Amino acid sequence: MIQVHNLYKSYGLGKLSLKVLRAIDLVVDKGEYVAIMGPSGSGKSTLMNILGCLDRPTKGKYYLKGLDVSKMKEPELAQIRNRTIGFIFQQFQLISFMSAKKNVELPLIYSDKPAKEIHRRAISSLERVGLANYLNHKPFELSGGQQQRVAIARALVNNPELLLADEPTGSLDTASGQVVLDLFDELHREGKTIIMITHDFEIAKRAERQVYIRDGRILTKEGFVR
Ligand SMILES: Nc1ncnc2c1ncn2[C@@H]1O[C@H](COP(=O)(O)OP(=O)(O)OP(=O)(O)O)[C@@H](O)[C@H]1O
Repeated sequence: MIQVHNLYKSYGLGKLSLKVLRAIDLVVDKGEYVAIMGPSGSGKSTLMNILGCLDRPTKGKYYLKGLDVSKMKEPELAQIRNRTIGFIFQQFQLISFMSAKKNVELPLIYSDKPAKEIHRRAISSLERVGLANYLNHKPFELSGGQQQRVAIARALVNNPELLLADEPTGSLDTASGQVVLDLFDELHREGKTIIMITHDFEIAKRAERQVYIRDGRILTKEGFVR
């Protein structure tokens, strides 16, 4: 599903350049559930943004489903983000004045699907996360855990193969976090590829594999890759 080879990301800060990711090699197979761990500032979100085609590497290769992402132009990247990837963020990123159903419909509004089909998919996605009775609730009428489940329903509405979650339980109490993690387990069993950022070891253990990043490099049992 994902092949990253010798990837670098730097940010220009005046005359200086800050190397945030260095010599990253990462392969994630279809259907894998991977946790990306590391201290604050180690480059986890930067890597996630690149994997999610929201940002580009400075150097190196990134193949998503065998396609060379670095060669793609913005419209193509937007299509991949919309169809292949579902995003889940720590702060849910829901539109506050829209109902749960309208929020979940958002990824479909530029599709050529008829309105009826869009409604049907949004409802089915909200049912999938256990929120069939909350279709018309606005985010402020929902608990944090329910809001995150709306965000997961939105991420699932296009049936993406890959789910990218950045600290998905970071804003939740333990019980609501467990509901979200149970949902990830189910989605993993259903064959979704999941990559989740967390700095919590207990949460990372829920994934099949843990990848550690420190100072922009992947840490292996043998030490840094290079
Ligand atoms: N747009 C940017 N311009 C300059 N520096 C940036 C930019 N984005 C991130 N950085 C820097 O890159 C480094 C890695 O940031 P990143 O957000 O990827 O870390 P992280 O591991 O996700 O941290 P956290 O766990 O705190 O979210 C940090 O030093 C950060 O200040």
